[in-house]
Amino acid sequence: MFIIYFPVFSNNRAYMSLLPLVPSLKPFLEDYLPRPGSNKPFVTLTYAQSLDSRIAAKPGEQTKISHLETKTMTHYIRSKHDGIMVGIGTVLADDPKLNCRFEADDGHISTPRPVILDPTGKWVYNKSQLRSVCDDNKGLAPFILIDDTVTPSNEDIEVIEKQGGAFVKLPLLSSSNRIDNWKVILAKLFELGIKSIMIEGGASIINDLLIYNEVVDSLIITIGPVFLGKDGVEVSPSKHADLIDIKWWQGIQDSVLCARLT
Ligand SMILES: NC(=O)C1=CN([C@@H]2O[C@H](COP(=O)(O)OP(=O)(O)OC[C@H]3O[C@@H](n4cnc5c(N)ncnc54)[C@H](O)[C@@H]3O)[C@@H](O)[C@H]2O)C=CC1
Ligand SMILES: Nc1nc(O)c(N)c(N[C@@H]2O[C@H](COP(=O)(O)O)[C@@H](O)[C@H]2O)n1
Repeated sequence: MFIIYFPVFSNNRAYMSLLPLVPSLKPFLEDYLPRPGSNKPFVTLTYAQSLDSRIAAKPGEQTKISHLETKTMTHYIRSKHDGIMVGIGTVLADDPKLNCRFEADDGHISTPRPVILDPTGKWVYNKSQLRSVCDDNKGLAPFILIDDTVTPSNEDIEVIEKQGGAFVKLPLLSSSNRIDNWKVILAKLFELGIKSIMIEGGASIINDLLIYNEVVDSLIITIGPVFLGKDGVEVSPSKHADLIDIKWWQGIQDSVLCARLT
């Protein structure tokens, strides 16, 4: 069978349509998706890794690990969250779109708010793909979390505020331990109306959160059948982490693990 993908061009940027969601994924994921009723955002930690626990082939390099059917799953998961977070290392490596391209049965697309953790203010938003995505009305403008001491450029402040995003100042560089920042970050996001957040990475954030079970409510890992080798960006927490409520799904190429941290 041949499947043809129709790119939709807007301002010379392509938005590829996704494969349909494999029906068995909805019931498989159901218990691991956000539930209302807490006083902190529901946190889903989700990423794609190789068999040797790498999430990119080299530092600073974007690497496709997910098959197209698990890519659709990722967009389905995005549609179930108010926010989607990545660290500045990921933004600089991937220049991501961080929108949702999954259409619900009624044609509605529910797009999460991108949240970028950039304590030292390294990102030049104006030149990013995300800025173009927002200009094209294909996604929401980001909340960029910066340290209290950082002053963004006037150009970036102007564009972001016009698009409906914001720079959010927090005491991120004064704590002695990065893990301590998570409570501050999540409390602020909750106050900003983000009741559920999907954290996609990168490695430094994943490695911290895998041993921080108070923060993470669900873990959804796509495993692609590839070895990315020793030069790859490794996911491996600094200490032993046990999982409970474990479920596996197997697709054409990838396997998906859903679990919770103990
Ligand atoms: N395969 C996948 O699913 C994914 C792969 N990636 C890959 O991961 C790589 C990037 O990973 P990393 O370099 O580790 O960068 P990262 O995206 O984890 O960002 C790290 C930076 O975020 C900030 N940060 C992290 N935790 C913080 C905290 N608690 N408080 C304050 N600031 C904090 C710091 O500035 C830190 O240097 C890229 O190659 C990217 O392609 C990223 C996301 C998903
Ligand atoms: N699910 C998944 N599979 C892969 O193979 C990946 N490389 C990633 N990376 C994450 O997706 C972001 C790119 O998203 P856009 O398509 O540009 O919206 C990237 O920044 C990583 O967080 N994810």
